[in-house]
Amino acid sequence: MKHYVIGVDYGTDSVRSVLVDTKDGKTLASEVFLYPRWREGRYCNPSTNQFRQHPLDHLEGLTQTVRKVMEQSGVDPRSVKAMCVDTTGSSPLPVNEQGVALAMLPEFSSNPNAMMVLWKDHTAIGEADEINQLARTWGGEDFTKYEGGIYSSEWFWAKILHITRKDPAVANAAYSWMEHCDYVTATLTGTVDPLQAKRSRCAAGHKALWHESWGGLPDKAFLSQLHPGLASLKDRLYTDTFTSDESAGTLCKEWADRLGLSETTIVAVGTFDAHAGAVGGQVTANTLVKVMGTSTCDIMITSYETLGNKLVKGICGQVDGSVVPGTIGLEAGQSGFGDVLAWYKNLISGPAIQLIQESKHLDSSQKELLVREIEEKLLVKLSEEALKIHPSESAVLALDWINGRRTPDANQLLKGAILGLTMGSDAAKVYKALVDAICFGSRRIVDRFRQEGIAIDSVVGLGGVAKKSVLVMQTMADVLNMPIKVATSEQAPALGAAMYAAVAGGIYPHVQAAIDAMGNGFDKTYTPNPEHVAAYQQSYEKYLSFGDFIESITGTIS
Ligand SMILES: Nc1ncnc2c1ncn2[C@@H]1O[C@H](COP(=O)(O)OP(=O)(O)O)[C@@H](O)[C@H]1O
Ligand SMILES: O=C(CO)[C@@H](O)[C@@H](O)COP(=O)(O)O
Repeated sequence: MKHYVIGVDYGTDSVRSVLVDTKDGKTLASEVFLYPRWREGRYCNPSTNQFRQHPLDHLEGLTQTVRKVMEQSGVDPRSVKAMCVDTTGSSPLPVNEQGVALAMLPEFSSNPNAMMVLWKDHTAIGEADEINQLARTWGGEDFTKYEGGIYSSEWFWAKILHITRKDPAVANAAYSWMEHCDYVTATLTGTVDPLQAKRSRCAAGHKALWHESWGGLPDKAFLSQLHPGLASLKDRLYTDTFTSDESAGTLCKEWADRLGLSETTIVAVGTFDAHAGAVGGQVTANTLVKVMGTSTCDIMITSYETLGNKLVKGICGQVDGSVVPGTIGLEAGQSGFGDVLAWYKNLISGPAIQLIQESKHLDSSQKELLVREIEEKLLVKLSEEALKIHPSESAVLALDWINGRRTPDANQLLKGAILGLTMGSDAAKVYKALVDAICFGSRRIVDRFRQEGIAIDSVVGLGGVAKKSVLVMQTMADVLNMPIKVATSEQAPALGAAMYAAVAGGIYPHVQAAIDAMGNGFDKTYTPNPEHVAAYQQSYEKYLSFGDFIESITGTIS
C-alpha cells in the first residue's frame, strides 16, 4: 500500500500544502493560498512596523489548500499517514483557556493586539532592549547566551511584553500565548488546553529563551523584573518541548472532516518554515542552507562534539534538535531580503500605478491588466538590465537594513541607506546596488559563522528568490565566492515538513532516513565568476565601512 504525507508551509504572504509520496518524495499535488485580510493590509501599520495577521487567514488557507491537494491527487484519505505544519516565527498569538485565539472572539475580532504578531513586527524594539539590559545585569544566568547573546524585537518575550503593557484587556484575557506553529498543530489535534499542547523545540529554543540547562523557560525572578504578568504567564506556557519527528496526536474529528482526511492521520509537532526548509534542502553538517524569500534564514547543523561548549555570537540561536534531531541547529538570517527588492519595486512603480488607476483614458479592465503587468514584470525587467552591469562599474552602494539587521548582532533600529547617486544613476543601477547589498549582508553572516569556528564548505539556496532570480543567485555566488546549489523542489519548506511527517507517522525511523529517501535533489548550480569575485570583494569592504558609519548614526534612533 502507498503511504502519503502532507506538508503545510505558512509563509509571510501565503500558505501552501503539498501532498508527497513517502517512497520517493515526489510531490503529487501542491496548492497555494494568499491571505486575504493580510493582502488588504488589515491590522497593520507599516509606518510603525506593526504587522499582525488574523488567524482566520491561516485556518481558511489550511482548509482550502489541503482539500485542493486531496482533490487534485485523488488519493484515498486513509493512505495519508501524517502531516506537519511549519510557520514563520517568532509569530506568537494570545489564546484563552480553551485554546481559542483571542482574535476569534467577538470582543477582540478587530483588535490588532489580539492577532498573531508576525515575525517582522518590530513594535517591541524597546522591550527587546530591556530584555538585553536585564539579561546582562540582573546577576543570574544570561538567558540570551544560546541565542547569540542578543534578544530581538522579532521574538516571543519582547512581543508579549509589548502587548501586555500596551493592551491590558488583551493581556488579561490571554490565558496563554502560542507560537503560530503550535497553535495550528493544537487546532488540528483538537488539543483544547494550551498547557497540553506539544510545543515546538525549534520555536522555544530559538525565540523563547528555552534551554534544558535552566529547566526550560527563564526564571520567574527574571521575568517578574520585566513585568509581573510575564512571571505568572510562565505557569501557563510550557516546560517540555518536542522535536518535529514526534507526533503531537491525530487529527480531531472536526478537522479531519474539514480537510477531508481520516482521524487516524498523525500530526507531527510543528516547526518553523526555515528549519523545515533546511530539511527539505537536504542539509548536512558544514552546509549553509539559505532560505531566500521575503527575509533570509541561514540554517546549519552541527554535531554536539564539534560545537562542544561554544556559544556562537550574534546569531539567532543554537538549539538541540531544531532542524535534525540528534544535532544542534544554528540559525542566522536577514530581516529583509526579497522584501528589500519588493520595497524598491513599490517605490518606483507606486505613483505610476496610482496615475494609471486614476486615468480617464483607460477602462477598468485595461487598468487592471496594466497594473498586473507592471507588478509581475518589473523585477524581471530590472534584473535583465542589472545583469548587464559589471560589478566594477557599480558606483552606487546600498545597505540592506531597511527592515533592521537580524544577524550578525541583531539591531532592528538600523536603517537602509544608498550612497554614490549621480545624475547617471538609473533604476537598474540602484536596483543592482540593492541586490549587491542583500548579498553583502549574506556574506557578513558567512564571515561571522567562520569567525566563530563554524566551517562552511557548501551552500544550498531555496525559496522564492533562489528559484526566480538569476541575478541575485549569480551575485550571491560571486560575493560568497562559493558555488550555490539550488534545491529542485518549488516548495522545499513544505517538502521538509512532509519529511518530518513521514518520521512522526512511523514511515522512517529518523529524519536523515526521510531526507535520504524523499530528497528531491538540486537542479541548478551557480558558480562564482572569477572576473567578478575581486570586484565584489572591493565593494564588500566599502559596504562594511558604510555600514559602520550608518550604524554609528542610526543604530540608536527609533
Ligand atoms: N524576479 C524576482 N527577482 C527577485 N526577487 C523576487 C522576484 N520575484 C519575487 N521576488 C521576491 O521573492 C519574495 C517572496 O519569496 P517567497 O519565498 O515566495 O515568499 P516567503 O518569504 O513569504 O516564503 C518577495 O520578497 C519578492 O520580492
Ligand atoms: O525567522 C524565521 C524563522 O526563524 C522566519 O519565519 C522568517 O524569517 C519569515 O520567513 P519568510 O521570509 O516568510 O520565508
